[in-house]
Parts: sequence; C-alpha cells; structure tokens
Amino acid sequence: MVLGLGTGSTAKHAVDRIAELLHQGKLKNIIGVPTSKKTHEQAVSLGIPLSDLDTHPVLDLAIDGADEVDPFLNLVKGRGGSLLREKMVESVCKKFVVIVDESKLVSHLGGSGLAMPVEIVPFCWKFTAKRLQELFEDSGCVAKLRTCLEKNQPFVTDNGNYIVDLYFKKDIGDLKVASDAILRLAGVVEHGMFLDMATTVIVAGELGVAIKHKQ
Ligand SMILES: O=C[C@H](O)[C@H](O)[C@H](O)COP(=O)(O)O
Repeated sequence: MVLGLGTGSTAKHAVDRIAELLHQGKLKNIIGVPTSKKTHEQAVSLGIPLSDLDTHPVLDLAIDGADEVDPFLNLVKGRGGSLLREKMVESVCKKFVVIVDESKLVSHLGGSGLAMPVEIVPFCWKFTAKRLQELFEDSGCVAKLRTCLEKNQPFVTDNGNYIVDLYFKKDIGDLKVASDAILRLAGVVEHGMFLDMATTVIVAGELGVAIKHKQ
C-alpha cells in the first residue's frame, strides 16, 4: 500500500502509529509519501520506507489533519504551511481520510474568522496580496503576509514560497467560484481549500469518535 503521510500536530500521531504497527509486524508492505519536509524527517526517523509522486503517481490512501471541515467534507488546510505538497499528494489518493477534533467543524469554510492560506511566489508579494484582497472585497477580506513569529521575517514554505492568509468578515459564497478566482491570479501557486477531496472524516469529540463518509 502506498500511503500519503499528512502534516501537522494531528497527522503526527497517525505517522507515529503507522510506524508502531509497521515495527510490530501488524502492517506490511507500506510505502509512505510525505506531504512536507517535517513529515519526511519524522518518517525517516521512525524507519518508514518512503517514496514520492514521481515513482508512485497514484496512492491508495492518505491520512491528514485539517483546519476546517464543512458539512460536505470540504476542508481548509495549510495553517501549518504545507498545503501545496498536501494537495499534490492528496489529490491523487484513492481514499483520503481526515482526522480532526470537533473544534475543526464549521458550517462554512472561511467563516471561522481564522486564516484561509494561499501560497504565492515571493516576487512582488504585496501586489499579489492586494489582488487577493480585492478579489474578496465584498466579503470584507483582509490579506496578511504570514511571518515567522520569532524573527518577523516572511514565513517560507517547503517550496520556497510565501503564504498570504485571507481573513473574511462575511461569507465567501460559492467555494468553487472562489477557488477558481484565486487560482486564476498570476502569482498564486495554490490555496488551502480542499474541495471534494476527503472521502472520510474522523472526528474526535467529548462524547467519542464520529465517522463521516462522503455522500
Ligand atoms: O499545513 C498544515 C496542514 O494542512 C495541517 O494538516 C493542518 O493545518 C491541521 O493541523 P493540526 O492537526 O496541527 O491542527
């Protein structure tokens, strides 16, 4: 089985558990495809055999966390900065299982008041950020360059790009329309809306675990 290995504080537990099962002999013939440099390092340190999309362009399963999950299992991802590699890997998985706690459930993506990340090229980033903000003027959008807290320098992704976080005051409307509009802007590499990609979402809550399947 070729398995996409997600990124973030939740996915980290899944990667640890996969390694544990592998070493106990309860999982066999697993090859992992990491979605970030950090997960790559974690998987190497745990002895999980690894590959990449050049060698394995189709994956059987990916397991990852998310920042927001709507009732249709659309996601916001990338608040940890790994959205591009995650989207590349998770868009070619036969099954994409998302693991979250119930704090990540929202009624509309972008409605939580938290960041909707967009990965952009560093060249004239202010110009691209301004164009992104203008695109969602009607939704009261504010676009902010993500910085590293300790140095107040731009946060740089694993791909050498910057991230602009979009904050909305109002509903962004049709998600597919919003996604297409963002991707049409020159300077944008990818955004953190993962539409129609998750096949299953496993939600941990105070009362136990709920499993939601795509309809
Ligand atoms: O870039 C980060 C990824 O998209 C994460 O999967 C997402 O931010 C969720 O992370 P966490 O499990 O740490 O909340």
